[in-house]
Amino acid sequence: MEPEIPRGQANLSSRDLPDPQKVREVQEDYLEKKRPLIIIGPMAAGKSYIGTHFARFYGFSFVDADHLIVEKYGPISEIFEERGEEFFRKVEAEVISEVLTSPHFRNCVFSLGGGAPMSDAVARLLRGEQVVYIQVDAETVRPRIEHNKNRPLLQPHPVQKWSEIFEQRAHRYEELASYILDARGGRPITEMAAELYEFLQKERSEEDINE
Ligand SMILES: Nc1ncnc2c1ncn2[C@@H]1O[C@H](COP(=O)(O)OP(=O)(O)OP(=O)(O)O)[C@@H](O)[C@H]1O
Ligand SMILES: O=C(O)C1=C[C@@H](O)[C@@H](O)[C@H](O)C1
Ligand SMILES: [Mg+2]
Repeated sequence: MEPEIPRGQANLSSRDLPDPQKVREVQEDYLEKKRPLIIIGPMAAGKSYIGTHFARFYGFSFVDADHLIVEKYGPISEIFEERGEEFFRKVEAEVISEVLTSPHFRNCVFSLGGGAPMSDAVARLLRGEQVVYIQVDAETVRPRIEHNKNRPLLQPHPVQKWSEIFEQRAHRYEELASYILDARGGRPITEMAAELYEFLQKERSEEDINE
């Protein structure tokens, strides 16, 4: 399926945006610690939506593994069709490894494809990193996927297939998560971004204590 750039800007007023001083604190921490914030979760959970908005609020760059794959190899649906899922998983793991080991991408919010954490090689790269799992349920994603024809793994019954795949993957998402962000019901982005920010601040103070 083609990675989606989230449509529709969230409707924000200046009151919704974070305090600039706090933004600077979080950025300085990131620049110093040089760790990307990694986002995982099932298809259509809102990884790109939450990741792009969070990155914009706090001044980080946003990197999406699916986008990098498309840039290098062309549309995901064509990769699946012409070269198969195994090939896709191989390039997916390569791209993720490149990002996580490159100094160029250190200060970023990095969203992974829904199936990426299932690879043991990718899971090894994620252990010990700051990983946020975007948790949703079938009812939350239903309107986002029910008429979708482009996601190869969800055909021919998107919601049913989503639920089956989710069941196989939920345990891995939970196991890798340093933070679980409840995104059920399509919560407002400002509320979720603020919650993520709290998590980063808490991580930072715990790391400071342990240093
Ligand atoms: N909390 C939310 N409120 C409103 N719309 C949302 C929310 N979360 C996601 N969406 C919308 O749902 C759709 C899917 O979200 P998004 O593309 O971010 O999911 P994803 O997890 O990145 O999926 P993919 O599997 O394609 O990578 C988008 O159109 C997005 O704008
Ligand atoms: O859940 C999955 O396995 C996938 C999710 C998408 O992000 C893409 O990475 C691809 O369509 C496979
Ligand atoms: Mg996405």
